[in-house]
Amino acid sequence: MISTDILRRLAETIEARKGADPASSYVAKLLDRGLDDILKKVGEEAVETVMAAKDGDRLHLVREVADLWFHTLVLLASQGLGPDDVLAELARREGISGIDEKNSRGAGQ
Ligand SMILES: N=c1c2ncn([C@@H]3O[C@H](COP(=O)(O)OP(=O)(O)OP(=O)(O)O)[C@@H](O)[C@H]3O)c2ncn1[C@@H]1O[C@H](COP(=O)(O)O)[C@@H](O)[C@H]1O
Repeated sequence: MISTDILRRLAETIEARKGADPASSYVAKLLDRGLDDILKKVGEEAVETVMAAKDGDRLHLVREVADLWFHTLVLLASQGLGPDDVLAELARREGISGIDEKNSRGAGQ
């Protein structure tokens, strides 16, 4: 089974691209272009993910989600964050599942 190690390894590769020659690496090029271009790619990949799901093409969907995850890892790195921050948030929610929903329902009332 493939573990979350792949996310960490990929995040390390992305981190190592900071300051690298943009001509030598896609990640370095994207980081060099800046936040707006990274956000544009995340938006594009999110839309392509939705379209693949609507088409019912499961392989295409997996590939688009991989593109989306990859570009969100670049976004996180650009903000000084990484997959462990998101995994920790998901783990935190595991412990409060159901509670948040009740709280948020109550919050506006
Ligand atoms: N996982 C990926 C990955 N997924 C997608 N892409 C690239 O993301 C780009 C955008 O994909 P699109 O399908 O949107 O293609 P496009 O519309 O032609 O792209 P644009 O030029 O418009 O941005 C393509 O150039 C893909 O090659 C990736 N590029 C790199 N990685 C990983 O990042 C590592 C470091 O990559 P480099 O920085 O290039 O060494 C690699 O070893 C891989 O593990």
